[in-house]
Amino acid sequence: MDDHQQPVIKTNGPDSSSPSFADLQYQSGFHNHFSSEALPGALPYGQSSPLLCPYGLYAEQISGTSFTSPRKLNHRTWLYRVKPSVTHEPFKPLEPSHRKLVSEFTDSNSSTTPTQLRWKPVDIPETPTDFVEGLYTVCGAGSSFLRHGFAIHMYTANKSMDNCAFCNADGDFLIVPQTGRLWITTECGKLQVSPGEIAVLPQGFRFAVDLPDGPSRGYVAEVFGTHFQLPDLGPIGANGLAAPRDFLVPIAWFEDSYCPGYIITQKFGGELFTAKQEFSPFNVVAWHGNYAPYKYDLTTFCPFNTVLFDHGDPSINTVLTAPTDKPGVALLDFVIFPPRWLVAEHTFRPPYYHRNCMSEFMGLIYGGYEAKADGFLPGGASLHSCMTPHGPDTKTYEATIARGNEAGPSRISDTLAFMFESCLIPRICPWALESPFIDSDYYQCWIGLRSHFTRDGASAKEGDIQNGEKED
Ligand SMILES: O=C(O)Cc1cc(O)ccc1O
Ligand SMILES: [Fe+2]
Repeated sequence: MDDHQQPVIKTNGPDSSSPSFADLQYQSGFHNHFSSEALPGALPYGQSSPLLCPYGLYAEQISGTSFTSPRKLNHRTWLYRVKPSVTHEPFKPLEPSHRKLVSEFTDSNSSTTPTQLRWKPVDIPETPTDFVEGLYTVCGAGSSFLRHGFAIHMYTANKSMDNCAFCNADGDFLIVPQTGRLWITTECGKLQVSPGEIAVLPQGFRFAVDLPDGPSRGYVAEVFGTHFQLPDLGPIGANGLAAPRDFLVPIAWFEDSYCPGYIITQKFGGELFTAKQEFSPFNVVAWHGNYAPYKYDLTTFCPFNTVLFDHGDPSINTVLTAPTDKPGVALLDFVIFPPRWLVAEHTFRPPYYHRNCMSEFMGLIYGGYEAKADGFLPGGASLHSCMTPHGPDTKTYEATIARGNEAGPSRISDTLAFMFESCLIPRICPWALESPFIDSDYYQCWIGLRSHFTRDGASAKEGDIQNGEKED
């Protein structure tokens, strides 16, 4: 993690009339101490909280960790804004009838099953639905109130947020768009996030999502009580996997506009509250600090893999990890399965059959997944909870064996799958279990796996697999 002061203050002229997301500039680095100003001299010099700030701005701090967190874990940012965030009417609960968000998983709002679960991609809604309206929780564990847990949400949306912003008081969002770009305006500036990229919106930041391509669908992992970090690299050394410089943070951008009836929707304990104000919350003219939204392009990930034999554990492809207090035990790992070469000799190359004390939620951004010949589709999802057996489907197993030991190097191309993996056991929301998109035949993909056991120890022959016969 870089921990140095950015020597250069990044500037961006205000352009409220035509914010161009396509040619945005960013600051680079992971959890760096960034500085950015949209007007020259807007950032106070030499102190964070002067009696009078440049341009008559208000100074406001956002703390992402306790004041007394150790320095290397301490995250906070100073925002210099036209009006402070507090200038709004009281929060009122939003009608709960249509809400499908959960942040404290109990037996009254979710249930548990060890069964392998899979969902087909959910249709984009026909009625106008923005990012917040289209967000629903699939599963999770723990509690935002107790600052320990996670939630996995998915969204389908077809319209930009209008005269409103969202703020999540419960945890950090890691957003994985699967289709349709997101133009995310945040208090720190703007992010363009395309499918194949991810964005992290840390707890407490206000943001609004525009959909330049119309329909969008994607996945969101939320963590309570901790933040995403880069994984340690151990024996890999100083380079590889996600590089700190490929994490991109916005530069300051503001609008100083009168917006009657502007709504801030705050997620607090999984419930939504709204408050009215008369101005845009994107009124931060300058900011400095190490607590900020960021994005990351998954194609910049440098994968490592087996170069001789056997199948490495998927942790080798960890992009970001939200830790627990136990070393090596993640509250939530974000792992990807990117395009890469497979070269292992005399090795079963697809994922092995396994049971894991961690729980695995998977999604697919594009292409196919190496362990499933059919049924796991872009925009779909699967959940294999703690100790639930899973692995390649019958077709994948048979095709792999039929290819045999002579398989040379092969490139897995045009695919991007990912996994959210947690040490906590997820409870599943009723609407996800009862969804018309659930694949109730999922178990069938393994039912055809036949015994190839031969008492004399002879290995299966290609013909056995292809014609369905077995020699005894
Ligand atoms: O279950 C899965 O498909 C994810 C996964 C991939 C892999 O290569 C090894 C283990 C694992 O859980
Ligand atoms: Fe797995």
